[in-house]
Amino acid sequence: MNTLTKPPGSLGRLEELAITIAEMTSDEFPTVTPPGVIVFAADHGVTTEGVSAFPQEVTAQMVKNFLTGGAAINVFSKQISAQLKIVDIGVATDIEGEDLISKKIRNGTANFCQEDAMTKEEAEKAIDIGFTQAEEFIKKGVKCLILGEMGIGNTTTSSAILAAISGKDVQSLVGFGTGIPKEKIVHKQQVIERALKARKPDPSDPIDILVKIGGLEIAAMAGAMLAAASRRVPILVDGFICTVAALIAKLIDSRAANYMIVSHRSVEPGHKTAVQLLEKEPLIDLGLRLGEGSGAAVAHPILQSATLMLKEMATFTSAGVSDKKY
Ligand SMILES: Cc1cc2ncn([C@H]3O[C@H](COP(=O)(O)O)[C@@H](O)[C@H]3O)c2cc1C
Ligand SMILES: O=C(O)c1cccnc1
Repeated sequence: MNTLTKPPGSLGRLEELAITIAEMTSDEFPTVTPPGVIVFAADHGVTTEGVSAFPQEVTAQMVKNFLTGGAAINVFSKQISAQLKIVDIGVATDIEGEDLISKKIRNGTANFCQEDAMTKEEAEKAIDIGFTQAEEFIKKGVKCLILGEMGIGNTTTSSAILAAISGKDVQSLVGFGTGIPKEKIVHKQQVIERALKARKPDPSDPIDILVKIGGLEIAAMAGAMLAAASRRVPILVDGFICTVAALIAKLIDSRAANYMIVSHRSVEPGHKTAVQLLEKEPLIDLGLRLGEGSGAAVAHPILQSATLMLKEMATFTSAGVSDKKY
């Protein structure tokens, strides 16, 4: 790093990032291209409690939008020349599409205020499907994995999981999600508190958390992250929901966190706690609160800058530039 034609340290966090990616990949001159994006879609039984600004049908409608190329993640994936896979892991209604990977485990989770969200077999199956999807991508040559999600109600699920893991007050973690009105925030908070009281997930047991208060897409994202980590492929973590999935992956195997970079700071208030638990610092803050993997895709060129700098910049010796300081 210090032989390159720049004052040492002058490329700031890009220098750290380049070294981190070299360590992750065990490659002195790593590459993060081509990136691969997998969006897992699933529904959440807890939406019947009125916790989202949008109806459950939007999950399936957005899946169709992903398949026809009109969503934010389509645009940003194209921008960074990423391969994009859309996986139905548990959407409530049946969807068809030539490019859709149908891996539906069940038609959405159960309402975890009333019963467990899913069975242990379903949670493990979701993790396994995520793992396999990521492995297939990596075998095809993907050098940086971006995970995205679509699931109306999943900021409630993610806040519940985060409250269970962190032990923090639900109030400090709950946000507006898709944009619920201010007066509904307390209701969302109470729904989560009620669920935690009724389900009592074991904060040290990631499978128990998923079974009791989880989401199928969150389990699948965690599984995909474990696959990338096991293959030493850097994971570019998206916003709030993805970071909560990253915490589940870390609880399953703490080494997975060594392969994660948090792309951006989400507007969701709980994201700060999630990022702290992951012991990371987001690269950028653009006031994003979308999900789908969109923030990670936007941040990918920063990783590319870091790795290209390492690979392509001249050294003081090769360029005949003096490295002597006064
Ligand atoms: C049109 C639309 C596109 C989206 N893309 C991602 N999300 C995001 O919003 C949802 C979570 O927010 P909540 O918990 O408030 O429902 C998830 O589907 C997430 O991916 C979307 C939401 C909408 C409405
Ligand atoms: O940061 C996110 O992932 C997020 C925030 C709000 C709604 N959907 C996703």
